[in-house]
Amino acid sequence: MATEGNNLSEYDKNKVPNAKEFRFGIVVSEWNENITEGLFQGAYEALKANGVLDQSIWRWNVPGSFELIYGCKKMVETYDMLDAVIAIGSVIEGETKHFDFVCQGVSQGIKDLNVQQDIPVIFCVLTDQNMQQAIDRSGGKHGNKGTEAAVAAIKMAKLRWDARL
Ligand SMILES: Nc1c(NC[C@H](O)[C@H](O)[C@H](O)CO)[nH]c(=O)[nH]c1=O
Ligand SMILES: CC(=O)[C@@H](O)COP(=O)(O)O
Repeated sequence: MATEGNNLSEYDKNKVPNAKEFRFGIVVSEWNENITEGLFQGAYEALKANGVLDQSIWRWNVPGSFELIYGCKKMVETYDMLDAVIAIGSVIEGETKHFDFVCQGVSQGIKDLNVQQDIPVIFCVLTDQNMQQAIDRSGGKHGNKGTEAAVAAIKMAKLRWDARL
């Protein structure tokens, strides 16, 4: 299993540019908020640890992961100075196929935003079979995917900045 044996919170700080000049949006789903709040904390702390200022981070909440698509689209349209956006959600499998449709819809929708808009949108959506898997990946034994997403956001913001000329 990809995460097994790795820790989502571990990264080489020497390979992460200082992000003091960058501005980030974070859109957080309220479904499974015990998980998404942990992901948010991981992302927020990693952004700060790499130089991002408090006043350079904007947060919006949406009801569920499916609404991350519209929430991220609208945030990019509203704040034209953002360098990257992080979409945070936790989808946990239930009894029906709804899990499959939500996961597929959100992943495709976030992918579409990366194609249609010019701001990187980072996919920080856990898609777990049960709550324990989600706990393990939002600050538990496998680390915090929010940390991983923040590092990705910084690196993509730098890539976009370097490619601007
Ligand atoms: N079951 C989960 C959902 N379901 C709700 C959808 O995301 C969406 O809000 C609804 O279908 C209305 O459009 N959302 C999650 O984020 N996580 C789940 O486990
Ligand atoms: C991902 C979902 O929407 C899922 O948690 C809903 O649960 P169920 O499939 O039992 O209705």
